[in-house]
Parts: sequence; structure tokens; C-alpha cells
Amino acid sequence: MPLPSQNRADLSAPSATRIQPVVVGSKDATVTVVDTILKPLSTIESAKRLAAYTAVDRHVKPEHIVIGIGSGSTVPYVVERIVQQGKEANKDRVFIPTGFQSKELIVSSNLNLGDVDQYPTIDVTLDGADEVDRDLNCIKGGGACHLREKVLAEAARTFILVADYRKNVEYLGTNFKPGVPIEVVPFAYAKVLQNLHHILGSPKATLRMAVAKAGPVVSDNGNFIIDAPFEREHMEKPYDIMARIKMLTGVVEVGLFCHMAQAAYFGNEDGSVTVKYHDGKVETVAPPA
Ligand SMILES: O=C[C@H](O)[C@H](O)[C@H](O)COP(=O)(O)O
Repeated sequence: MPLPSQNRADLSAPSATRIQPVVVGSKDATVTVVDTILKPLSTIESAKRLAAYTAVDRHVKPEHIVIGIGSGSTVPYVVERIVQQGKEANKDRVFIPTGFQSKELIVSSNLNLGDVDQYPTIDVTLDGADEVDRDLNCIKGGGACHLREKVLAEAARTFILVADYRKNVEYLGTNFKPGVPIEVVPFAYAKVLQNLHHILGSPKATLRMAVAKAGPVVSDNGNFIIDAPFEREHMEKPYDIMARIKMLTGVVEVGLFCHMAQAAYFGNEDGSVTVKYHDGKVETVAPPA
């Protein structure tokens, strides 16, 4: 997946966004991101970019050497902002991908590629989400990447979510309707589906089918994906249903990430960014002047 273009554009463009200069650094390793003028994007893309840039500016510091790069449509802006920190800042860093998409992003951005089996402790992982609730629980796996994403989230000292305003909800399942993504080994899928329908209370759980291929979606790990919608009562405290799904034989990983993120950044339509923290605090970062 190509990086979004660098988007240095005409200052006179009608709704050009000015991103403030960013200085990241200590006395010995100061990295200055030059004043960047960004051409207009659609409201949603602009919101994703704002969330990603704000999160990178706050959480990717010169002392961070091992960095996890998640998946989804907001993550290219994370990588874009990291690249803007400059070659010097990135020369000794190693970037760990959560799947094919992020591996391509890292390689095409000329960043150093590593893997989590070499680096089981990660300084900071930044990732997208399908939805994030008031307690920072989230649904992930809309792109079938949640197994590797959860490994990188667990490996990270700091795990940060980035998304646009549509993903910021009180309860999971509010806007994201397909349900909880569940990665299963292929030969067990029918049995897992049966258990979801009859035991765990998700009668509409279905095997995710590919769009431009006959047959099911196959994850980067060679497994199938089931999407299991649940009623609100299960989504109010999603840890319980997550644990019950995970206990089903044949389930590899569940796309419910509970009590994992330290903060979630949501770009808003008005150019502000809402930051929700794990301790319940909520901050609004005003749009750049
Ligand atoms: O499997 C995919 C990942 O969990 C993504 O981070 C998630 O689906 C969000 O993706 P997007 O930003 O494209 O909606």
C-alpha cells in the first residue's frame, strides 16, 4: 500500500491545513520537523492524519528505538510523520510490522525492518482500530491483522490507538456492525461457528468471505476469520466475552483488545483531536492555528 503523498501544497488552497513545526528531542538528539503545509484531504482522511500526527509527536521520541507499526487506513499517516522526523532520528530505529501492509509501508519508507521474534520488547506501538469504547477497549481485525497486532500491543511498553471520530464510541458495536473478528484455524471454523451460534450468543456469526477471490478471507497467518456480532450486554464489559471466545478450541485470537491501550487519539471533523487516556481522562487538542 503506497504512503499517502507528502502533500506539500499551495498555501492558498482553500482549506489547506498547517501543521505546526515539531521539535522532538533531547540536548543530544534534537529532531526538528519543519513547518509543513498540507493540501486538503477529505474530512475523514484529514481526521486520520491529525490523529496520527498528534500521536507520533507525543509518543515517538528520540529514545524510542524499537517501534511497532500497526495496520489499517490511519497507519500510513503514522509512518509519514515518523519519516518527517528525519533520517538521523530513524537511522538506528527498528520498525516491527503487524502484517503485510505495514511491512510494505516500512520497506517503502526506507525504514529498518525487524520482527517481534527478534525484539519481543517494543518501546511504542501505534495502531488503528475499528472502534474504541469509553474504557479504551477496542475492536480490531477489520483487516484480519489482529493476531499480530495483539502480539505487538502486548510487547509494547506503550500501546497507542489512532483513528478518526467515527471510531470514538461509548460501547463497542455502535457504528462497527460486522462484529468481533475471530481468527480460527481453517479446519475448526465450522465447530467454532456452531459454538458461537448456540453457546456464546452470536447467532449471526459468519465466516468472512473474500471480495476478489472465491472463498474465505485467509489471514497473513493462513487462517480463516469469523465475524461475530454480539448484543450490547456483552459489549458493556467486553473482557468476559473475549475470554470465553478465546477458550473455544480452534480460536487463534480474538479482535477484542481489553485494557491494553494507554491512550487513543481521534481526529475530529473540526480539526481538533480528542485524546482518551486509560485512566478515564479526556483531552481536546485544539486545531492548529
Ligand atoms: O485488521 C486490521 C486492523 O485491526 C486495523 O487497525 C483496523 O481494522 C482499523 O482499520 P481502518 O483504519 O482501515 O479502519
